[in-house]
Amino acid sequence: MATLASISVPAFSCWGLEGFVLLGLVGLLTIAVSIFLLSSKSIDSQLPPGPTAWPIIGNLHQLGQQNLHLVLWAMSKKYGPVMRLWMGSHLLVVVSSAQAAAEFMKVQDKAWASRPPTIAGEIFSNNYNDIVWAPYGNHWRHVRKICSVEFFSPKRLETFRARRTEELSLTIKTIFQDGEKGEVVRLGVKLGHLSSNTITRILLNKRFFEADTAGEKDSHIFKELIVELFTMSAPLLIGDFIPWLNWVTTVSGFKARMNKAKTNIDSFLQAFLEFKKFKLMQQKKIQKKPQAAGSTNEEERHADEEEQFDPEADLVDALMAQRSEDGKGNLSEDSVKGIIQDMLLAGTDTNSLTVEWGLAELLRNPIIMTKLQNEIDIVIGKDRIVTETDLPNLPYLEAVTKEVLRLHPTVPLGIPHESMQVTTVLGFKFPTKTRLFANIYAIQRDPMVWERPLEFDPERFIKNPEINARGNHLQLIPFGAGRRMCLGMPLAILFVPVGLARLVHSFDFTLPGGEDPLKLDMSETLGLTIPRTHPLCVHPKPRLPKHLYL
Ligand code: HEM
Repeated sequence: MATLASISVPAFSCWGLEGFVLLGLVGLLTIAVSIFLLSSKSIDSQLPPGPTAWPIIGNLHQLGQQNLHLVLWAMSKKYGPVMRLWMGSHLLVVVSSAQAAAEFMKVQDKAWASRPPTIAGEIFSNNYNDIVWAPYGNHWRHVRKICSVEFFSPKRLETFRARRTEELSLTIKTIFQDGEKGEVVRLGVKLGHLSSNTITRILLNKRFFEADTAGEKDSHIFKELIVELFTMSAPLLIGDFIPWLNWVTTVSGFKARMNKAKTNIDSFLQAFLEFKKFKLMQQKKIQKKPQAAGSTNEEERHADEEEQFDPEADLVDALMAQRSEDGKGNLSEDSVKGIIQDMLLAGTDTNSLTVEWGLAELLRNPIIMTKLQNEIDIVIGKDRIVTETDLPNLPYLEAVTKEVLRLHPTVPLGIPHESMQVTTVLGFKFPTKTRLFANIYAIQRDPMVWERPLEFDPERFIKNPEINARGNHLQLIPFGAGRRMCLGMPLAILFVPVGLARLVHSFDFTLPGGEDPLKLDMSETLGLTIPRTHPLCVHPKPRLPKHLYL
């Protein structure tokens, strides 16, 4: 199966032929009006500079079929680190320097902490009942706090550590076994499965993406649902920018497909919640009326078996036990399902692609690879595996991880923010509902801040160990910064370094066909995140005693 990352999602794929034909017509019909509208838009001298906007479509035609972060980066070199664009009828500000990002995401963070409504967001978030798409407000604050405590607090992360280690060990084992057979290991696919399983083991206490669960019926269905969810929630739709062209999304059949994908995943998750509710009910019964020794009550025995089958709690259990934000009842099932979807969408490819890019960089930089392997060999030795608790003792690994996150931020434009009031930033005045993109990719490659910015050089973080990726230093914000910063960061900063460390401690890698690693293709393709154009394939050579793999 393809990894989720390999789903190709051009910036405006959903427009399709009909969208472009339509735009062409609109363009022709309105060309006369354009001069008038152009002047009316450009008179707003309080906005930052930006390319000339066309009527109706604004600058949409300039964004093309390339990766949006690259197009916007190129534009910012001409128009500056605070740039204005018109996305149809919506004003967008793009920030491309650390200094400007600090003003928007730190100093005036609260004013910019909402999300713009989108067609995909509305459909897939159960009407904004989730975290990622939810506008700033009570609901978002409430569910974000619940997840911070129940999912990402140090205590919870520790609770689920054994599951993470188990999943990673399983992946290392399958790499070892494939290697023993002399097979090429499709590492990108394996890491994608690892990341998905890590999340679903925490969310639902269930693994869906491993080879050994492929026979399970629901595993297969769930995989397909998730792939569809990724495909459908990615594209930018014309109706998101030109509201009166919303019907194009309907006529093209895309909206129907989105609704179908939503209904399917919703039914799957609902069935899961029903199962959980049944279990909870049974547990309550047992607590109320302890079973007498030797009882033959079928119902109680069944519940007992369920309890033994699934002894560990998961995030869904925790979510179902939470109160709603008004305290009047339980958290709604729509919210629980919305949160599960968020975690799957936001927390799978982001993690796995970062490890895949990291390993590719290490392969292209053998001196850095050797230095990292040496550090791990000295600190850990060769008679045990690396664990999360070793991380504080591996400073070079930390520097490598930061450098991977700098050069390969897998959410390169973050997730769009929206202003909730009129704001003045760096002397520019923005109306309410201005959209904001922080071009993380551009900021982290800014030559004004980073020496030799395109070079993979972890030493920069050995020299400046105080620079971290936790939103404190705006030149390094792979997880964003401020109130809407990535909620899953505490998990990602465990998953990425431990994943990298286990791989390079366990194996030396060569490339299929004797390909020279120095010439490894590092091109990026279009996606929800930034996948590699050519997912990484390797031949692994074990470095540790056999029993550590099995
Ligand atoms: C290397 C891995 C990851 C990267 C680079 C990353 C990056 C990001 C970025 C840039 C944002 C947008 C921040 C903003 O709007 O300013 C974000 C938001 C988010 N991320 Fe991550 N992320 C990663 C892993 C994860 C994981 C593992 C999870 C969960 C399991 C997760 C859950 C979320 C959620 C829920 C949000 C939305 C937060 C909100 O709107 O309040 N992320 N992430």
